[in-house]
Amino acid sequence: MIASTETIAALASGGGTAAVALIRLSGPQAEEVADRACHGAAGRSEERRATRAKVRDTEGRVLDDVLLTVFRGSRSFTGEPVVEIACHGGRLVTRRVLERLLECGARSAGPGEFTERAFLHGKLDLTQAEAIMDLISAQSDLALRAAHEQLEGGIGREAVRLREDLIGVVAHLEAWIDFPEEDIDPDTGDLFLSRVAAARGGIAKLLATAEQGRILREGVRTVICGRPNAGKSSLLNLLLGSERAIVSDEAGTTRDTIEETIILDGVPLRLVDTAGLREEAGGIEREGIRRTLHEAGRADLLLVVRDASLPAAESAVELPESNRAVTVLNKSDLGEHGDWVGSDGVRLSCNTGAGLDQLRRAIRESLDLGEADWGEHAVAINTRHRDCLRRADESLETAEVLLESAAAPELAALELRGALDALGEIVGKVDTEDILGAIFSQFCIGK
Ligand SMILES: Nc1nc2c(c(=O)[nH]1)N(C=O)[C@@H](CNc1ccc(C(=O)N[C@@H](CCC(=O)O)C(=O)O)cc1)CN2
Ligand SMILES: Nc1nc2c(ncn2[C@@H]2O[C@H](COP(=O)(O)OP(=O)(O)OP(=O)(O)O)[C@@H](O)[C@H]2O)c(=O)[nH]1
Repeated sequence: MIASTETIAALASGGGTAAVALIRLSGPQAEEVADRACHGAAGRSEERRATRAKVRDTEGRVLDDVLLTVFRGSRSFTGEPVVEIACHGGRLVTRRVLERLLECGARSAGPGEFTERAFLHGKLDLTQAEAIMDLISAQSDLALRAAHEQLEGGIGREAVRLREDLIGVVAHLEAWIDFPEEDIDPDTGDLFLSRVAAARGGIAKLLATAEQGRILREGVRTVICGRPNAGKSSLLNLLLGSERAIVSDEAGTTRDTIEETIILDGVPLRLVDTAGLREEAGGIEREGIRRTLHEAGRADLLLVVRDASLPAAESAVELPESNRAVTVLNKSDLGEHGDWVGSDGVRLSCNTGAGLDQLRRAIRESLDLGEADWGEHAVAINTRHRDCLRRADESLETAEVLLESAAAPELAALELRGALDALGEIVGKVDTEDILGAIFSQFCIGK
């Protein structure tokens, strides 16, 4: 456990104008700082109970009428003294109150610093800290559920369990190395191997959720393509109109294409709008096509729109192979051209909306994300967990080879230790200075 020396302050609620805003102070002097700003109101207030107070400037003039909540000792979100100030939510008022707290001895918190302190004080493991971030940026109910499962410790517990099993194996193996007169009998050798194999099985299970995790966090990258006039924009609008996402802008990610997110049966689809590309007619159309193909090549899902009122040859599209694609036979309200009779594809009319349910089902089926796949436990790892697990698995694979040959048990033990470190990194059990920086810098200030 690491005790922090500085007291940090930041706005915990959103930056816009609101009825109430929450400012948090955390650190050893949280109560002192609040007392200076509120003429002793924090010290007088009962623990964890909202208390009315006035924040005053240096001359004693009232800056705001607030509610204070004091968390003493380590019984707080960060695991250190915390004072929360619920002030009026105007931009200027919150700024003045925060400035006053800085004058009274706090310093501005960096991104994710409150959560980082919660981690450093043992209130959360790293996967739980990451889950808070996922929770805040979740765009679908499924993503929210996965974040909650992770916050409750799902992934962390599994990583710790795997690690503890392996600690047992390493301890046993190293004891044997230290006392070589006691031979590893074949049974013990087999036991080592079976326990390593079991750990690899557990790792494989977690690794299998990486794709789901990516989709939950980033959405299914979906590209709508087709000949000019086939109805691509109409399809985009139809999907957006019926399923507009709650959050369509994500802070901190730069994109070169316009993207909109829709939630389809709980799964976020990031629709990559190639509208900009279509503008480039004439001479530079080739460039537009090249870029569309590039987008299509990176897609998780292609929605290929064809005008089914025309002969098939007039709506042919050249596309990269091996993509998950759903063909949309659009303009079904105009009647289907004979070429399409009996062919696969979802009959849709963007004008009337007929066929939208079938399209939704077809998309879901093509993604292979049926209800069962998400399971009871929506646990899904992120890319950092995936990298740690892959490293752990590589070490275990090498350890297996070494154990099988029984030639160099020391080397096998070394590999097992490598796997322990990689698993420990997931929850933050091993030295993680640079990992912390990478994780918490992605947080917003005040979290
Ligand atoms: N006002 C307020 N609301 C909030 C937060 C907050 O920090 N402040 N949270 C911040 O993200 C979330 C809630 N998370 C929290 C987690 C732990 C503790 C806490 O006081 N833990 C103590 C006591 C445990 C208990 O009483 O159950 C502890 O762990 O010792 C508080 C909030 C969402 N809502
Ligand atoms: N009858 C009918 N017309 C449609 C349907 N969907 C789109 N259209 C019409 O087809 C024309 C082209 O639609 P868009 O959505 O702009 O097609 P697009 O593929 O985005 O076209 P480009 O921007 O040229 O690439 C418009 O006049 C639409 O109103 C449909 O289901 N039925």
